[in-house]
Amino acid sequence: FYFYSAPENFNEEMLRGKRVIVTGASSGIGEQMAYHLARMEAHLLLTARTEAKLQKVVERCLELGAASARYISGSMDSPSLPEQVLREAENTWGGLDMLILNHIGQSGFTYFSGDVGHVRKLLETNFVSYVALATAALPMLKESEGSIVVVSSIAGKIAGPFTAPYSATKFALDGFFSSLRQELIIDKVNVSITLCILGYINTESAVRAVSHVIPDTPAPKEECALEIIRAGVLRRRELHYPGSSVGTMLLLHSIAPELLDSIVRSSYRLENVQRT
Ligand SMILES: NC(=O)C1=CN([C@@H]2O[C@H](COP(=O)(O)OP(=O)(O)OC[C@H]3O[C@@H](n4cnc5c(N)ncnc54)[C@H](OP(=O)(O)O)[C@@H]3O)[C@@H](O)[C@H]2O)C=CC1
Ligand SMILES: C[C@H](CCC(=O)O)[C@H]1CC[C@H]2[C@@H]3C(=O)C[C@@H]4C[C@H](O)CC[C@]4(C)[C@H]3CC[C@]12C
Repeated sequence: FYFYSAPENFNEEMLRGKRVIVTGASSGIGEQMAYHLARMEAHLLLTARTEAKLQKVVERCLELGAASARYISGSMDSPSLPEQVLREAENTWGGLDMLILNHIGQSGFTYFSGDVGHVRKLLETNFVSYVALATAALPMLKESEGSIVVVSSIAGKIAGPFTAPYSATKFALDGFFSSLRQELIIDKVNVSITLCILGYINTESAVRAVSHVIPDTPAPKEECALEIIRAGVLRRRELHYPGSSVGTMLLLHSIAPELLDSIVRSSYRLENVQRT
């Protein structure tokens, strides 16, 4: 317990000069994490597919005070990209303090269409690439006693309708990284793994995908991004954000799962769900 006890208080100076990789940093929560980390004067390596967007995010990070900022563009369904990203970190920084795994491939909010190819590809992007990135990063993280932060979803703990392939990829992350965390502890390797269980957040892509079906007000991406960084730095096992809605759903799921399922179904505007 003593060996793994985390610092209690978060202080933005804890990130000054730290070497951080953020995936999926061209938009949404990943972009906001990059801006927070830049203000905190971290060194940043950002990834996503769209080079033009990454260039703009890197420029903004430098304006905000990042110790350094660079990017690598490419799709995480390519098996060579994870190694390439970690090689870049090793060559430019000679080490790594924090790996934030955040990217996701495109998936709709609709009935499962039967497209097994889509499930396979999404597993590659949302799950296998996370495993490959963490595997390539572990030697450097062991050296620095660093942190892996895995951005997941309430859909990776409780399966609601219209997210079958996406939800499967997020459940897989919990299985893999929660098992790996146990192994690191058994081996007395001081690398923390933080699994972030997020509810509905107001990123453009999420609002576009679900606002016609889910009437709830999404939580702010800026605050969400800061909470993810804080949980990683404090070496928390899990983050639940927003705490009230995610906490309530997890509690209800553990005591009355069928009741929760029926509440979820009845809260959706089912008539607006398009079949593909
Ligand atoms: N927003 C929400 O309501 C919730 C979000 N989450 C989680 O938060 C994280 C961020 O979500 P959010 O910010 O909403 O997502 P966004 O869609 O805003 O961002 C996704 C990022 O991933 C990148 N990306 C997309 N496809 C690929 C690919 N094939 N290879 C590499 N990068 C790719 C995108 O950039 P580009 O297109 O340039 O590649 C972008 O930078 C995800 O892990 C998501 O599961 C969890 C629960 C709720
Ligand atoms: C509605 C869900 C939770 C209940 C609530 O009202 O709080 C949302 C919680 C997680 C969301 C999904 C998610 O994890 C991100 C996906 C991102 C994609 O770009 C499309 C949308 C999501 C499937 C999103 C949909 C709403 C939630 C299931």
